[in-house]
Order: sequence, then structure tokens, then C-alpha cells
Amino acid sequence: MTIHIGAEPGQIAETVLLPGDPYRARWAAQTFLQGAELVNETRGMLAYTGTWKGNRVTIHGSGMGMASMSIYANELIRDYGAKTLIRIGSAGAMQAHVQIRDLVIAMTASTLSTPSAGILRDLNLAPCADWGLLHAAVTAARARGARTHVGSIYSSDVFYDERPDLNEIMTRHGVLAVEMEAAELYLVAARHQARALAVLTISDHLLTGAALPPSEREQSFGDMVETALQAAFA
Ligand SMILES: O=P(O)(O)O[C@H]1O[C@H](CO)[C@@H](O)[C@H]1O
Ligand SMILES: O=c1cc[nH]c(=O)[nH]1
Repeated sequence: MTIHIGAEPGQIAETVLLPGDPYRARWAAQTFLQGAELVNETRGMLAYTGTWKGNRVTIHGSGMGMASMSIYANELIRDYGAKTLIRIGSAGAMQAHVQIRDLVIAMTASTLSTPSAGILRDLNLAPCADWGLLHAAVTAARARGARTHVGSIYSSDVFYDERPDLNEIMTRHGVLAVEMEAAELYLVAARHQARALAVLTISDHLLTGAALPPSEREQSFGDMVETALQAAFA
């Protein structure tokens, strides 16, 4: 047990999928895992451990934002021995060719700052996905026939952004999408020799205002979850 995770030692698998939304953790565990058991509900942050094709997996909510992700990533790696952490999240598209429902697999994540900034000080360390996971996820996503983009994303500290100038600069520099956790996940994982990746589903479009209808969310998120599971055990 840690301050934020109520699981007993051994109840967390070495492979952890991390959706921001704890209810997505419950849905993904019930849909994709065999024998899923609730292993955490501290602060309502649901986590389930079960198996996928015989491999042990935990699906654990991370909450929204890098401060929350930092807490869970630190405790999962340092206290429970997690070795592979894959974020499964929604994101807003920042490029015209990236469409609603598309998958974005993040090689790297730009930020204004992260909770790790106090440790890194003046070092502008580029948060970077694990290459093996990235390669396996791209292979799996393309084999499924999912429209998939691979490149850089932006991890924002705010959802209600008031810097249209910044978005325009990022669009010009090829940033594919915005979300709120991947950069800190990559940095914490790197610091503790764990593997990390973010596989994202485009839920809305910053340039067009289009958004995924709630009724279609599960099927779209399904491609993301299965891609993450295939990558973890490739
Ligand atoms: O769908 P999730 O995984 O929560 O991810 C995105 O959605 C939340 C904002 O609505 C932020 O957490 C952002 O990163
Ligand atoms: O952080 C996020 C997530 C989804 N869509 C956005 O516009 N931002």
C-alpha cells in the first residue's frame, strides 16, 4: 500500500495501462482482461488486474494532468515494480490531416513545464517513448487497419487554453495532438529505467471543432487499448 494506491504488494502487474479516466480503466478491464479484479479505489482512482492472452496486466486510472500522472507513475514503478507503462488517452488534433478517431502514437511530448522541471532545472530533456514499445505499437495499429500517426505531441498543463499563438506555433512545427500527461510519464519512466509509451485516440479537433460522438467512444478507444496490449507483449 502507498499513500495513493491501496493495492497489496503483488497485486499490481509489471505491465500497467494508464487511462486518465478511472471509469475507462473499469471499462477496459471488463472488456479486454480475463479475471479482472479491483485492486485500487483510493480516491476513486480505479485499478484492475487481470490477464490478456495469459499475460498479467493492470489497468490503472492516472487522473488528469501531469501532477496526478507523476504521483501514480512514481508509486507504480518505485513501490510496485511496474516496468512497462502505457498511457491510453484521448487527445485533441492539431493537424488538418489528423482526424477524429485516428490513433496518435507519441514519439516525444513537448511542454511548457512538467513536475520534473524542479529536478531537471535548466536541462531541456526531451521526453521520449521507449523505442521497442513504439515500434510494436505502430506495427500492431497498422495491422489492425487503424489510421495511425506517429510523431510529437504536446502535453499541456491546462485544458482551457488561452494561448492560441502557442497552438499555432505547434501546428506549424508538426505537433500532432494535445493531451495532458505523456511528457511526465516519459520522464518518470526514464528516471527509473521503466518503459513508457502513449497511445492516444483523437476525440476532438482544435482546428475544425469536430468531436467524437459519445456513442462512438468505446469502439474508437477499443483500437487504442488493443494496440497498447499488443505492444506491451510483442
Ligand atoms: O482521456 P484522458 O486519458 O483523460 O486524456 C485527456 O483527457 C483529459 C482532459 O479532458 C486529460 O487527462 C487529457 O490528457
Ligand atoms: O487534453 C486534451 C484532451 C483531449 N482534447 C483536447 O483538446 N485536449
